[in-house]
Amino acid sequence: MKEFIIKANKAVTNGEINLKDLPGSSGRLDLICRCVNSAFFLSHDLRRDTIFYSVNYGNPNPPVALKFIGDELKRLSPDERSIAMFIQKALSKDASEIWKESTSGIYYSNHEFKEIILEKKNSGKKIFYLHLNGKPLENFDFKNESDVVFILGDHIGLSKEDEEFLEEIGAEQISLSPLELHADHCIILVHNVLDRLK
Ligand SMILES: C[S@@+](CC[C@H](N)C(=O)[O-])C[C@H]1O[C@@H](n2cnc3c(N)ncnc32)[C@H](O)[C@@H]1O
Repeated sequence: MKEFIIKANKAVTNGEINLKDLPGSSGRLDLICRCVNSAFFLSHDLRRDTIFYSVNYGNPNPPVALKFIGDELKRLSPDERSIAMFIQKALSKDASEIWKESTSGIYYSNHEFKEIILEKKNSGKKIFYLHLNGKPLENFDFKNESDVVFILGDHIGLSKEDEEFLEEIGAEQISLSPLELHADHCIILVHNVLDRLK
């Protein structure tokens, strides 16, 4: 299983989303929609072995965590607007401690970013933090890793406190390129490396 967890610092946390203004009033929800696209969509198929989380910290009710489970997704199309409409449905409901399903394969809760990561760590999963200045990807061998979790920042990136937390729990930093990339492109690059091991 491959999991991606992104902290969406400004992404909206209720259903009042202007679908014509995902980058502006929705707090860069466009970026999250593109990450969902990169996490799951193949040509005429979906990646069933992938889970994607966006933990939204924008107004008015942060945090709201969204979980997309590849094996359960139905009716989702690859375009940003369609993905945003499914996100809007999930964000229109009241998030609580318990993960609830909004539409097939899309869940919501009020779990914190760090809480979700810690839960993965405690269940024995290997955590990697994608960072421009990490160790080059070529230094890692994923052949024997069946359950991997990749942490990403959004356009703002992670705070110092988040980075210290990741260091404390032993997350290794991986650099995918000497250039700073968009988060959705990072997801594609990670998938490509893991696809080649199959
Ligand atoms: C647009 S970048 C973030 C830029 C932000 N200003 C910062 O300083 O973190 C979005 C995310 O993509 C990932 N990323 C970008 N370039 C990367 C690279 N070359 N290697 C690994 N991860 C990268 C990081 O997780 C980053 O937080």
